[in-house]
Amino acid sequence: MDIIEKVDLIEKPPTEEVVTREELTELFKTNSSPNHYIGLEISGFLHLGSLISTGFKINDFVKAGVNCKIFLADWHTLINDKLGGDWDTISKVSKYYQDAFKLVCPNAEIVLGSKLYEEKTEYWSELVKFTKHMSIARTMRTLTIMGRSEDDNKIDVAKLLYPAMQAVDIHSLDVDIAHAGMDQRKIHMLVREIFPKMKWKVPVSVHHKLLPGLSKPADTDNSQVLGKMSKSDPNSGIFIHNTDNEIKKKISKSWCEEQNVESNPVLEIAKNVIFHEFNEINVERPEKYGGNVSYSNYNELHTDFAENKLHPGDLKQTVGNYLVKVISPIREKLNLSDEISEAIKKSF
Ligand SMILES: N[C@@H](Cc1ccc(O)cc1)C(=O)O
Repeated sequence: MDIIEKVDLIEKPPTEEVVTREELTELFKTNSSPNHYIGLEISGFLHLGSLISTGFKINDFVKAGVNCKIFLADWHTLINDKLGGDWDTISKVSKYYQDAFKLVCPNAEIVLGSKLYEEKTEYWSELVKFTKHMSIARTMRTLTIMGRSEDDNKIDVAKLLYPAMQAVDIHSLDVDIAHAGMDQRKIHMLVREIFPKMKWKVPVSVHHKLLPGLSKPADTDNSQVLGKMSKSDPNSGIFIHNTDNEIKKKISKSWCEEQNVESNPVLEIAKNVIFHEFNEINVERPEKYGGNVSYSNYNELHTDFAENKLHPGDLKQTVGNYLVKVISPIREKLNLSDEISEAIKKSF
């Protein structure tokens, strides 16, 4: 694969931005197996976004020859009060996360935060040096990376350490490509500002689209904004443990208005998940509704939907069927024990 093909592969959906494409191209010119990392908290049930869409993107990096690491941020989970802030529960659920990512991304390495901090004795001194460059005000504005806002009244001192720790993780893991969802871009922008001052290597950052929730969007200032697929709200998303019927039913009940291509979770799933895995998708429908039709790329499907040549009912049925093909082989190999399931539910 030549460098342009590698960069194109990394840029394809669900990627939303690469900061910058030029830097990524330069990186590949000097290093054919750069180090990638993506980090995540160990919190709720894994879903179509957190495991599958993220995992597929990681696999694009692997195909481009990149050395991929999945960083399970157990300490960040505790700091952010997830899973009741209980270390035993976090350790248990982290096993489930490890099994899941091994299945979807067999060629990526999984690293636990606690392991990194045990092994890298200089982490602590680097963290202190890094925080000398961070004002309290800037730290507060960066709390969105842990899903919190400045006026959250549960901010303790540990939470103020979280953003700096996330930045120092990048340095400690010798990362060339920092990968995350769009909700994490603030910390990567901060890294771009502060790392040069510390003479630390500045990574390229790659941000992917977060899959939206399946429900009707809230109307904000007349523009419809779809919510996030949430780990805690069972109806907002598709979970890996959902049965084939549950998957189809959730898609059939999703928000999907005729011709609406602006805010449409079913189209987003088609674009970011289904077309990522299939080169062609076939819609089966009776002759009287136009007969069967196949699409060999997302744009064709998008255009037909916008022009009302594809009805929401047919789109939903097709996306539901393809999602089952994607999810069921993973669900069948992944064991979500009652113990883990109960531990997660209890923490909501
Ligand atoms: N902030 C990330 C988790 C994370 C933690 C540490 C990292 O180094 C990277 C990512 C999230 O909320 O999903």
